[in-house]
Amino acid sequence: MPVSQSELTQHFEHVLSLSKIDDTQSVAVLKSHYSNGMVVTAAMEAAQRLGAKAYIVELSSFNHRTAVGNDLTAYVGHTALTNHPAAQQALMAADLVVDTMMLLHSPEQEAILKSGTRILLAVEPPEMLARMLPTQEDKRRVEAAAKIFRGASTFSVTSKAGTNFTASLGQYPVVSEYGFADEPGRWDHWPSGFLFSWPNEGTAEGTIVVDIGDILLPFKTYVREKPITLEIREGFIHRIHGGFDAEYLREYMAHFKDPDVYAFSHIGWGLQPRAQWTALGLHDKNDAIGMDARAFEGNFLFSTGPNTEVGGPRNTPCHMDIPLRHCSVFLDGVAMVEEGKVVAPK
Ligand SMILES: O=c1ccc(O)c[nH]1
Ligand SMILES: [Fe+2]
Repeated sequence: MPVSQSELTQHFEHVLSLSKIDDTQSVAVLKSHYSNGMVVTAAMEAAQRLGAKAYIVELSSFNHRTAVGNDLTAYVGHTALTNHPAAQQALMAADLVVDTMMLLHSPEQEAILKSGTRILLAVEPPEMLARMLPTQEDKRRVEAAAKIFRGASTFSVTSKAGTNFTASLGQYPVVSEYGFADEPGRWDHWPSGFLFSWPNEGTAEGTIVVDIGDILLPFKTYVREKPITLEIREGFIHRIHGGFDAEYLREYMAHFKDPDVYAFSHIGWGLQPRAQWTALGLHDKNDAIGMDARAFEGNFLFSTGPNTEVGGPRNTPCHMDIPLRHCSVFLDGVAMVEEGKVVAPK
């Protein structure tokens, strides 16, 4: 269902005011030729309506020959901002950057955040932005869960399909995503509504079964034929087996010829009630990066590859986000999610 420019601008005004934009602030809209023009216009108009000093930083696009497909999360870390100090300065000068081109998982994003500049990623289409408009209640729920997560030392996941996974926590921070960037140096993503951390190096262990109906991003496919079984030891995936989907995943990851692609990236769970597991099946592959799948309430989301987002050593470009249904997620043995239903915190 198409969203009009004026409705989208109103939504941006809501999200930028949640992000504490007012007449004391400057807003840089980062774009490239593939950015959604309606989103860029809405961000600029809304920032000015709130009295902020708004400007656009346009970068040429960046394509690496190893990248396969168009999804913005498939090949991460190296962007048009890499080795571009002048543009980075222009962005660090702003109080808030609205990123419509995807800097996520890049060292440059970390440098901009460290300067105190806030970043709000917004690359989904207008109807997804509208459907998952963030609220202060989203922030309360996600932060309440993050508080428990920050105090936990073990993360474990089980499922009837056969998942039995554990990891130690504490080496890396917990990242919450609630859809607006309201604190100095904060990165957030609209739409979102989930939280995650990274396993301590070398501690991810066990088996993960990607069952029928679970989702593979950036492929934007639902596993349909046979479950995929991942065998994990000392923080890395050592075996991927099952049917066609397993073969496809093996082939795709092998293409990068980089052992770090088998490492674990972020692990966490979804808390967005307005995100739908079904949404991905109703969009073409290039419509969106698929935030419904990452954020739907009660998912267990794990990912592979980079940990640059938290200053880790792995800058591998291959990033898989794999949200599972019907899992139970425990922190220090206390259930946060039971078979796909969020049970804590209240
Ligand atoms: O919001 C996001 C999107 C992609 C990702 O890998 C993490 N968080
Ligand atoms: Fe991810």
